[in-house]
Amino acid sequence: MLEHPLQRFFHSMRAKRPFDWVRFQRRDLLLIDHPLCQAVFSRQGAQLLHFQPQGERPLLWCAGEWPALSSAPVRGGIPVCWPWFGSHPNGSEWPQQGWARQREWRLLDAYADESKVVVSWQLDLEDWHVRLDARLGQRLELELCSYHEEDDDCLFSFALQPYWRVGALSRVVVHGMELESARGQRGASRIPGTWIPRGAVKQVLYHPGSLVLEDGGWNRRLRIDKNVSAGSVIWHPGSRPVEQVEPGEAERFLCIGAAGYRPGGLILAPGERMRLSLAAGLQ
Ligand SMILES: O=P(O)(O)OC[C@H]1O[C@H](O)[C@H](O)[C@@H](O)[C@@H]1O
Repeated sequence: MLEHPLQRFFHSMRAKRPFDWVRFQRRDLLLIDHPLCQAVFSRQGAQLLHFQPQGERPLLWCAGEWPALSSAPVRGGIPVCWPWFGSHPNGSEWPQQGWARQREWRLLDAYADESKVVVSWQLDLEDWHVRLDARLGQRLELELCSYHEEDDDCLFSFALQPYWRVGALSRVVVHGMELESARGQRGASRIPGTWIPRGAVKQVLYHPGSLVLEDGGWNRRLRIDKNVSAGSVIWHPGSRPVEQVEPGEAERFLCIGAAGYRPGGLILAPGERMRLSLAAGLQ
């Protein structure tokens, strides 16, 4: 059995290296096959759906069956939530997590050399603009940059919310949470804080450091970095049924990402650039 549904393209790979396109389940997919990693982006949402460093198991989880409606977001990989994260502050009829996941992005650039693959995507929606720069090798690095050309300040938030593939959620421990619980306290660094996911979780934490996802099932440690001003978004549905997650599949992922977010939204001034970065690699 495949450990990721998109590995199929590399098992039968006749593809041109390092880049090739395929049409799959009504989406355009950019396949990346490089000596350091294999990866798949969807043009819809500029979503990195698969990433596998050479010699390792996949880092990302992705649903196997995608929605028939091609504008509906695929669950898995690293969704880009933009220009709002979660529910829209003013109205529930707006799509959860913003427009970016539904839209077709423009590929600006894709090139590779010995040490990396670089892919850049852009989405322009009237006066709003967002760019995603990805650098892939043994680890992955993503940066989002957004600005708008409205006349006034606007409410804004964005996030990169990865579904990390794990051997078994019941054997996961997350390290680094102590930085949050201990913020502002003396002797904070001595608190041996770890967090064991149990049940549903939905939280944004603010802390300057990295988190480490220790996966006892696959016996590996994933270090997750973000820019200092970002929050760490942590999400799992627990036993609640969720679209595109087959029974038992929720045991195979945990979402830990980066969010430029504050309750009520951030303020983005006209022309101001706001950046969000996320990097991850096995230790
Ligand atoms: O189901 P989705 O729109 O992909 O969102 C998945 C989850 O993402 C976020 O972390 C939100 O805080 C949750 O409320 C949401 O359920």
